[in-house]
Amino acid sequence: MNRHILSLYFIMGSNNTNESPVHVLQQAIEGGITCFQFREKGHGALVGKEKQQLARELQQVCQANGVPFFVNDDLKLALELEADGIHVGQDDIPVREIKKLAPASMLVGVSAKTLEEAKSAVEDGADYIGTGPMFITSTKEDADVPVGPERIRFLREEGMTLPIVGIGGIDEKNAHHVLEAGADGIAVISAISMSRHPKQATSDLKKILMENGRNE
Ligand SMILES: Cc1ncc(COP(=O)(O)OP(=O)(O)O)c(N)n1
Ligand SMILES: Cc1ncsc1CCOP(=O)(O)O
Ligand SMILES: [Mg+2]
Repeated sequence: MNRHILSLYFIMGSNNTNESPVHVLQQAIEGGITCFQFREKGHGALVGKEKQQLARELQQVCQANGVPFFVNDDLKLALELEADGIHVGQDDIPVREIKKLAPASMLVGVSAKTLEEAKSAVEDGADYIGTGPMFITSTKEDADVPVGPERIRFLREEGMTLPIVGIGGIDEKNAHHVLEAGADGIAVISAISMSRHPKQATSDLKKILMENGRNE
């Protein structure tokens, strides 16, 4: 996997925006996101056919623009849609199980905040890790206490070479700390999805990536 696809990683579900998710995703793509994760969970989240339908619509927008489409948590949905990737956490379906059931081409990301979890991710064949929360976030209902960009610096110092995406409370003001600590990319929800101008918000983040040498 080319780690540059992770540099501006946008995540969204229907309850992360007051606008049409399709419109927000289109704007984010115009602004320059490099990949997208469909994360339909939390208060008021769609389920069943409605969830699947929205996933399909968002996937089509991604496909039309050459943006990799990831599914959060839901392996069944990822397989049905032949998604480009799936992201799971420590309490979700294990990476090893996914590797048995999914096509080899499906990228697998896993949340890892300790060195042990990161090493397991490598052993299990994960393509990247998501580390966070970097900062305080109100988007994830069950978010842990922030670990800060220092955690990414620590993982790098300990020799972790797997691509790392920082997540949680990242915005245009603090994104540079995450990149300076050694992240390949930043994963954001509200900084784009709740912005009044999602395209501009994305361009602003893109500029910070460029300033920090993540310009491919
Ligand atoms: C890129 C990325 N990193 C981390 C997460 C968080 O996953 P998880 O810990 O399973 O929490 P939920 O998102 O499922 O609530 C993520 N989704 N994406
Ligand atoms: C899914 C997730 N995992 C850790 S923090 C978080 C929420 C990120 O949302 P935001 O970018 O709005 O803080
Ligand atoms: Mg999860």
